[in-house]
Amino acid sequence: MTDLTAILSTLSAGLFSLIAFLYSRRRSGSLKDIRGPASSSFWLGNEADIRYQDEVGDCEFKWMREYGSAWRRTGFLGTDRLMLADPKASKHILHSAGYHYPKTIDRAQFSRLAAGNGLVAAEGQVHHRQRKIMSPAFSTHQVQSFLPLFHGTASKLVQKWKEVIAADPSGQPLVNVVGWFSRASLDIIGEAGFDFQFGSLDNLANPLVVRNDKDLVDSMLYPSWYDLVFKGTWKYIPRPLLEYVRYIPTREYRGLRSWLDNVRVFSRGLIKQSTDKGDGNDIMSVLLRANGSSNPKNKMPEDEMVDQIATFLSAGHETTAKALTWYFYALAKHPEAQVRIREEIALVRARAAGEEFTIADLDSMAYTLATLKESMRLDPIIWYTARTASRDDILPLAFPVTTKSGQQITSIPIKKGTPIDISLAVYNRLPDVWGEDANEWNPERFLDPLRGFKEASSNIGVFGSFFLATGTRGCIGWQFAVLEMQIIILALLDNFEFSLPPQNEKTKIYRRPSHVMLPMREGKEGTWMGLHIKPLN
Ligand code: HEM
Repeated sequence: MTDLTAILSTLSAGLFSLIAFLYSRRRSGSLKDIRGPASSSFWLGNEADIRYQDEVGDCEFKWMREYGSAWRRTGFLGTDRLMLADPKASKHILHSAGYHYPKTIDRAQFSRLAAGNGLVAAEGQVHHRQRKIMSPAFSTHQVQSFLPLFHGTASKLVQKWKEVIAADPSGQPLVNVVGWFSRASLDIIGEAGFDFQFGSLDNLANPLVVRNDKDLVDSMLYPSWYDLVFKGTWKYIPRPLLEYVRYIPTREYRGLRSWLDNVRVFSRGLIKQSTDKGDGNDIMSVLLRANGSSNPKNKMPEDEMVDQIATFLSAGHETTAKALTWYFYALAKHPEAQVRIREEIALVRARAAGEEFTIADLDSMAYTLATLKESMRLDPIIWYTARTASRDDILPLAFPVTTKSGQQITSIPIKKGTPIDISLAVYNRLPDVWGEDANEWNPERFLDPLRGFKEASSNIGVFGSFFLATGTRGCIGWQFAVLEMQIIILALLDNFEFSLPPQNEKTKIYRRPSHVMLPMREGKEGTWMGLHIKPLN
C-alpha cells in the first residue's frame, strides 16, 4: 500500500465512523430557538448553498432579509452554525474576547494549505508571538516611509498602460486590469518587504502572478461535493494527520500544494540572498532579527520565517490587487465619481508644494477616500470569516432578533465548540447600519454628518470594519494597503478614463465566492475585469 492510499483509507475510515456520532449530536446546542433556513442537504446542510452560489451574497442577502443580522444555518451532517452580521456580536468575537474565538479548523487549515504556518494560520500563543514580532514592520511610520515606492510603482503602471493604449488602434483598449494590479502589488510588496525586485510590471509572465491566478482559483472556487463533505470532517481529524491533506491528488489540493511549494522555494532563496542586516523595520529585517534572537519569546525559527514570507507574499499582494479591481469596476460604472476625484486632485495640486502627494494631501481628499470605502463596502474581497467558541459565552447583539418562539432577544447564548460564520458581505449591506440605500453606490454617505459616518471622511482610521482592523486577528497590513491603493487610484485617474464594455451575458462580471471574492465571467477560466481605458488629454 502506498503512503497515499494509506492516508486516504485512514481518512475515509475516520469519516464514516464519525457519521453516526455526529448525526446523533446535531441539534443539541443553544441555537435551537434561533431562526434560520431549512437545511438543503443531509450531508452539507446549507454549506452547498453558500459554496455553490453564483455570486457572493445570493443566499446570505436573502437570509438577512428574512432573519435579520443573526441566524442559524446548518453545516456538515446537520450540525448547527451561527451566522452573524451583527456589529456588536462580531466585535465581541473578533476584538473583546481576544483568543477565545480561534478560527474554525477548516479556515485555519485552508490558510496553512495556502501559505503555511505564518501569521494568518497561527493560533493562540504562537500567533501572539508572531504578531508581536511582525508589528514594527506595519507601524504607521514604517508604512508611510513607502510613499516614494508607491508613487514609483504607480507611475510605472501608468507608463505601461500608455504603451498598451499606443499599441491599440482604437485608442481605448479593453484591458483585463486584474493581472496588472496583481503585478503592481507584487512588485510593491517584494520591494517594501524584502528589498526584492520582482519586475513583474515588465515581465508579464511572472510565475508568481500566473500561479496565483491559476492554481489558487482552480483549488478554491466551487470545490466538488465530495471535497466539501471531506472538509466537514477536518474538525475531527487529528492535526498531525491534517498535514497530509495537501498531498491528496485532486484539483482542490494540487493547485494549493504547487503554489505553496513554489513560494517556499522562492522564500528560502530570498532569505539566502538577502543582504539585510536585520537592523531595519521592513519585513525581512524583523524576520532576521527574530531568527537570531536568543529569547524564545521573540524567536522565529527558519521554517516559520519561510512561511511568514509566503504569507506576506500572498496576503500582501492578491488582496490589494482584487480590492483595486473592484474599485475601478465601481468607478467605471460611475463616471461622475471619476470627474469629482479629478477635481479633488486639481484642488490639492493647486495648493500643494511638491509634485507628489504627501500624507496630508491624501488625508484631505475626503471624496476619494469615501469612494474607496464605498467600493470596499459594496464589494468586500474578504466576504466572510469563521470562528469557533472555545468556551460557553453570551453574544451581545446590537440589533435584536426574533426567535422561533416569537421572543425578541438582545443576546445569544453560545455553547463551547459552536462554529460561527461572520459575514462581512452582509454586515456591509445592513440597512440598520448603512440606511435604506445600503445596496446602492453612494460615497456621500461617508461625507454627510447626518448619516453618522462623518468621522470617516477625513482620515483613514475607520476603514476598521472592512479590514477587521481592530481585532486581535485583524489585518496587519491595512494601513499599507490603503496608502498603496490611494496612490495607485490617484495616478490612474489623473491619466485615464475608465468605462465598462457594453454589458451582456458575455461581459457580465460575477462576484464569485472563492477564498476571496473573485471577478469572473460566465464559463470562462481565470479572473477577469475588462475595462476600456482611454487616455486623458
Ligand atoms: C485591500 C486589501 C486588504 C484587505 C481587504 C484585507 C483584509 C483582511 C481581513 C478582513 C483580515 C482578517 C481575516 C480573518 O480574520 O479571517 C486580514 C488579515 C490579514 N491581512 Fe489583510 N487585507 C488586505 C491587505 C493586506 C496587506 C497589504 C497585507 C500585508 C502586507 C495583509 C496582511 C494580512 C495578514 C498577515 C493577516 C492576518 C493577521 C493575523 O491573523 O494576525 N493584508 N486582512
